Amino acid sequence: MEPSRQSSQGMTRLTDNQTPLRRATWAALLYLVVGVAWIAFSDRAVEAWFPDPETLSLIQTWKGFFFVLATGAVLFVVLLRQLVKDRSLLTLQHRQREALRKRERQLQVLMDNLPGMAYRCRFDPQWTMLFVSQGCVRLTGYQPEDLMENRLVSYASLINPEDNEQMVADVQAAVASGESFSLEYGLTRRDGSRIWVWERGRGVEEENGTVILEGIVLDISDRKALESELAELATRDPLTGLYNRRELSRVMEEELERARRYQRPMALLWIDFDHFKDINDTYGHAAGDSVLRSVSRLLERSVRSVDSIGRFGGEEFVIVLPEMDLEEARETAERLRKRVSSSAQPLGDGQSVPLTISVGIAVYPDHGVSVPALCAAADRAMYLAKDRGRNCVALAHLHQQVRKAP
Ligand SMILES: Nc1nc2c(ncn2[C@@H]2O[C@H](COP(=O)(O)OP(=O)(O)OP(=O)(O)O)[C@@H](O)[C@H]2O)c(=O)[nH]1
Repeated sequence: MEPSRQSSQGMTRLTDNQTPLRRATWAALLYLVVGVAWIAFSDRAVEAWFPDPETLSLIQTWKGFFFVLATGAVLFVVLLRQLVKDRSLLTLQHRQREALRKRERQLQVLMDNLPGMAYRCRFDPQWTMLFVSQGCVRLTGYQPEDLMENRLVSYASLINPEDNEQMVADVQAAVASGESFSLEYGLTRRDGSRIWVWERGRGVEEENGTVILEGIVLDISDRKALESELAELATRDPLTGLYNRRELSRVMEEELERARRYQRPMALLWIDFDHFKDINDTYGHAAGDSVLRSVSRLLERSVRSVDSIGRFGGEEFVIVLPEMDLEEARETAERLRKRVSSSAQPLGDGQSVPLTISVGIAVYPDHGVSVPALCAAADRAMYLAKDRGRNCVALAHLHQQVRKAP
């Protein structure tokens, strides 16, 4: 298939080049034949028709004029046709060039005003840029010439190394299936600041078979910040910054699953402030908030990094202690109780008040094997501590199954 197409293309080119020469040759030959025929036959004809030498000479002269006039008219028509054709071709070319220039200008304006950077790059380890739009300056801090052909830096060196491997895999898959790709990754700008970008592109096959990537890169740092802010809002208690009830419940399920899988213990501490209402009533709600914040920080500082702490509501806090048995949990709870009772809590106006806490303890699997059962057991234990006079630690009762066991 391919060679025959090539040869037919070659023939077309050959025919195109030969046409003007052939046409000119044909025209010259025709002129020659007509001229010779005219000279040969017209002379004989007029000699036969006008035997008188004087008339013959006059006719010969007019015949010469007629020939010049006729050939001049033909030449005029042919030249006029050709010139008109050339002129309309030139006008067409001019119009096409203008349209092309206009489109280039429009494209340039579009490129320069894109919210990000348009690019054309090789699919190689450097992501070698062949073209980048002016938006490159806003996005990366580099001039387009700095990035093109890796003159100053390669685009790959700006990409967060942890993201690069996934990016290559995603682009490879998209190119193989002929689809466009979307990527999100971190980028380091020229001034060292880090931004998040979103890229959408597509692989384009060149005439020589190599794949070139074309697309656009946008700065999505604001969106990312908003997303993490929203995630923070969805998982954190706004007053204390601790996990909220929903997030801590999720953490509890996760930790309980891990405890079950590895057959390890897990403890829950249920903490409630003692006579907190008195603080609110005496010093005001804002002072109560200040105490809530200060005790939260104290509790946070007093547990391990693997432990999770959340505010379950009001002045109730829950701490998840993975891999902690009953005895260790009791020691931790005692330590927390003592810390809170031994330090005065600031009210936010320079004053401070003493505060105590009551703590209930429930341990997996002794006091329950599900999150609701453990929570209920720890909550009941906390009320037991309240009943015992507050500022103390109480253990949950052994759960039904354990109690029934011989
Ligand atoms: N300042 C402040 N107070 C809160 C907040 N949430 C709940 N409270 C208050 O916490 C108090 C809880 O009071 P109670 O349930 O009677 O308990 P208590 O006074 O601590 O008494 P015991 O728990 O029995 O020792 C109420 O006065 C609530 O208004 C909060 O976000 N900020």
